[in-house]
Amino acid sequence: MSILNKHETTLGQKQYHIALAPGDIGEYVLLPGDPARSDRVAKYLDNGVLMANNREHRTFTGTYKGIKISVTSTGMGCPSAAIAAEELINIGAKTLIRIGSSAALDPRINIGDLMISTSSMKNEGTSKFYVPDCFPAAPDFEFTHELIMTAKEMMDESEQKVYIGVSATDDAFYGETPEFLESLRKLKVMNIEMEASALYTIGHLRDVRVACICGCSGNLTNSEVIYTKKNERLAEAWDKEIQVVLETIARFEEAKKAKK
Ligand SMILES: O=P(O)(O)O[C@H]1O[C@H](CO)[C@@H](O)[C@H]1O
Ligand SMILES: O=c1cc[nH]c(=O)[nH]1
Repeated sequence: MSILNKHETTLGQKQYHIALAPGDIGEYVLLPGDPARSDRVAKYLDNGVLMANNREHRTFTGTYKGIKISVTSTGMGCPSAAIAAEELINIGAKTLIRIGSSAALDPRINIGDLMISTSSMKNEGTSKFYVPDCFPAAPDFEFTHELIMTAKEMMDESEQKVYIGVSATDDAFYGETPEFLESLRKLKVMNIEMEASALYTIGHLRDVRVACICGCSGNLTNSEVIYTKKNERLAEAWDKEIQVVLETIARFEEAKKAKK
């Protein structure tokens, strides 16, 4: 009997789910949940080329200010986000930035505002395969710091505001009862989404930077949600978060070069 070691078998190969091989992506990869948001990112890249489109994972690679950057959609929830992260790291990704949408639990936050996560509650099952329940899920400090500074500067004159705080990563969008949401609000959780904590966990274990910025899709404390029509303010937030992340990458690279 020879039990398979998945990591040893897949490292550096063409990957099973994302359908990408080494060389297909840049070291920086933006991670939206929705495959359609990959196309939105591609519009901001120079020479963005569709590299693969398999299951929920749609990938473009291009450049921004001369830096090779990719975008791969994760699909919804931690299981598929974890697969995308593991496979991207297998072929050379070094910094993964989730560009999401998320519901706010802080009453001050409005649809279209941006929320940057400083850590995330692991209300999900995927991280349990990797770390004990008491292990923290936190993004890369240095990249997140640059992300916060860049977002604040770029959004200074904007109607949309930038908020920074603890997020929660949940497994069940419709399992979030009013009682459960109230328990999170009491803990001063800023926002809820469905992928960040597993991405932070994998990033930590595989020595890869992970960060997360989300546009506010609705506020669950005052029932200001838009489920039945196009959410224009959320779409504006996606454009803003993409621009902020690309500029953060450019500044982060500059800072790295200056240190050398
Ligand atoms: O818009 P995305 O990035 O998918 O993010 C949020 O939207 C989905 C739920 O509606 C979940 O994936 C959640 O994390
Ligand atoms: O985006 C999200 C994720 C979880 N729950 C929500 O209400 N919205």
